[in-house]
Amino acid sequence: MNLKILKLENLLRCHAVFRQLHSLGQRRMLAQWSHVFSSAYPVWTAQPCVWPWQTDLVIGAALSQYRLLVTKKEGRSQKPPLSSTKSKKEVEVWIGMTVQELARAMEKDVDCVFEALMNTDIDIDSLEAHSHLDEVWIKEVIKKTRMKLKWSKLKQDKVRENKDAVRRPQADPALLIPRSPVVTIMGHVDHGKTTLLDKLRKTQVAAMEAGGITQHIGAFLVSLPSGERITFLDTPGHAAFSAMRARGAQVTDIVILVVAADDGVMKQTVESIQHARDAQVPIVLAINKCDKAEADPEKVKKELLAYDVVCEDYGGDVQAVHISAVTGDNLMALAEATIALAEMLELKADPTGPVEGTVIESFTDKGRGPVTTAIIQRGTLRKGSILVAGKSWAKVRLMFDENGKPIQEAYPSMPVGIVGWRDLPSAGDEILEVESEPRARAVVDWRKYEQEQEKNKEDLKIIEEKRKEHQEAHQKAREKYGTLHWKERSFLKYQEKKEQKLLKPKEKEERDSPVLPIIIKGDVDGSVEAIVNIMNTYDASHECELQLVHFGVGDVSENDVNLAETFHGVIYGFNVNAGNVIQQSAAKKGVKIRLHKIIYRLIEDVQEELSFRLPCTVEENPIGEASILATFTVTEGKKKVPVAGCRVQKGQLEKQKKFKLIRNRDVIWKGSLTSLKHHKDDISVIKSGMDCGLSLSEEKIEFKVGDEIICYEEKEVPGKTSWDPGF
Ligand SMILES: Nc1nc2c(ncn2[C@@H]2O[C@H](COP(=O)(O)OP(=O)(O)OP(=O)(O)O)[C@@H](O)[C@H]2O)c(=O)[nH]1
Repeated sequence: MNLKILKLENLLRCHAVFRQLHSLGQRRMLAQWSHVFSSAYPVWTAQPCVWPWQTDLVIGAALSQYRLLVTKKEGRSQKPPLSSTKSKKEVEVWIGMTVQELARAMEKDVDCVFEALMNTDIDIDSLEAHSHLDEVWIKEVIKKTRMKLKWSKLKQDKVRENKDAVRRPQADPALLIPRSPVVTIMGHVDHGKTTLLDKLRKTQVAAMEAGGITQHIGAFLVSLPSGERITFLDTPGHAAFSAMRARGAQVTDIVILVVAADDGVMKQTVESIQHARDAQVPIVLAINKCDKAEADPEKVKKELLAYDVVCEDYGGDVQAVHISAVTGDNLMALAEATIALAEMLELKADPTGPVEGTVIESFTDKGRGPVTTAIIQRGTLRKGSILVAGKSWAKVRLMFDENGKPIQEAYPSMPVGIVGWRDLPSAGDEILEVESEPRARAVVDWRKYEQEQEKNKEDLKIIEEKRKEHQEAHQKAREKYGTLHWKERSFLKYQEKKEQKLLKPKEKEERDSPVLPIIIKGDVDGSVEAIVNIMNTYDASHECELQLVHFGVGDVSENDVNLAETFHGVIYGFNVNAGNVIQQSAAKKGVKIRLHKIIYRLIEDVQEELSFRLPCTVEENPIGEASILATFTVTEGKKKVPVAGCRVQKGQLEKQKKFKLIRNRDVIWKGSLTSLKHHKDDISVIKSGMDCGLSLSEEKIEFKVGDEIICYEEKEVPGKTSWDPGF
């Protein structure tokens, strides 16, 4: 693509320069040209202007001829050294810059770049002012011109302040008070986890209020007659346990491993042991289904030895309790064993200060909106607290326990239902209390921003890879000159250039070729750079010229809209906004603003706009085919009209449609019919398998037996750009 961006004040000078260049075709003028474009980047002021395309053609042609002359001259050694600069000038460069951009950055003319690349491995003849240079060649040019290289990103990305909320440092031991254990029940499928949980929960409900309706909130508390309490996570199975851990949420203090006494150790028993071990969570063994006649608890204990789960009877420290989840036998003993282990673990928490916790479950309630169940791990949760979790925040409107009863406070280890979330956080998300709503919003904004940045990085990586692939393919396509001697290559290139030149500027202008002027705005320079780089792969100027009128960082401005209006262009924004006033102004001026959050969608949009600007192509849609079986002439007044006797082989012939005559696979005529008859009757349609006589609007055509007549209609097909940005 030709980037043709100039300052307005340079316009007149440039025109004058090119007029002279055109007429004189002298190299001296190229130096003036380069002087005009002397800034490292396309500098943009309020009134930029796009060069008419002809200038490139003229420069290209002049350069090509000049380079041809230079390469043909053997006496190049008499030339002065490439650069006479003694103090090393610093040149800001970037990967993929063009010859022209490099020359501008060096404040030299493009020939200086070409000369520096003479006698290197680069195919100098295929290089143009707008050709992109690989890193190695940029370095080569800078080295040969004895300048100093400085890599640049367009500009440095703005560093956004980290507004995240994090857990507090460890609490002062003086503040810690004992807390109840949080327990997960794990084990093999069908060994009785759900039955055990149900029984434990029911025991609790029965103990609290007969007939109370338990609410599934992912966790519940069981109080023992001794006053001790246990929090059970109500999500049996290690999937939930692993999912929590994968999110870094270590909520469980103890695992109750359920093994059916009649079945013994099975695959998921072993997996459960492994999960508990990975999380460094101690186990209490619940040997279930002991009410069954075939129950063999001792066998279970022995089998577990193989997995380093050594019960107390075997000299280890794992407590084993023989239970029946169905009858409820020994469940209290299981609870007591759990409490005993918890005491050994000395579980403590700090109930003061801002709350910290973990989301156990979250769901949307029709009346109450997003609801989460959480286990509080630090601090005391109260109504009105402001919480953040994942990319959501809440002002706690209501708290309730597993029986659906509203509660006023939730302490460490307590499961609690929380209402008041703006969005639905996910299970495993860390809950943190913050001081105010604005702070919560800032945290959530930051997290969303961070996630977007991550996504953009990923996108950019993919795009960069694709761009590389595309460039390699492009390079390969150009290797057609690879095997030729450089002189032959020069000659071929010269021939090609000559052919291009045959199309004079005026003729080209008259062709009224479509143009798409664009303005690109992005949130950070990195993304603008990536988009501009992709635009630089544009290689379909023969269909529609793509003009980058302006690019920059920031929201779409009135200036952008004015530019777009002046150039009849489209504004593309990446991760930026266009305020209401701007949108209205754009609508008034008929300017399209296209905002995107994914780079490849933006590029697809540019492709669509390019396609939209291409003229429609006309496709032929065949309706019927007939073969000519006989030819004769009929006399109409004084005229003799040739008539073809045909048989319709496929579809049908419709008199009002278009026709073509095929002989030996060549189309020898296209037009319409003057008559279509079946026997002596004029008809408008004749179907497959039937015979007819027809005459053409062109009477000079002579039919031959064996010719084919095709009846077709023309269909307009929207144009499609051939530009493939590589992804
Ligand atoms: N006899 C007897 N049957 C039990 C006992 N515990 C559970 N069962 C039965 O075993 C079967 C499986 O019990 P669940 O509680 O669904 O087992 P689970 O481990 O939760 O199974 P999954 O949810 O599929 O992993 C059911 O038919 C229960 O009634 C028990 O102590 N004694």
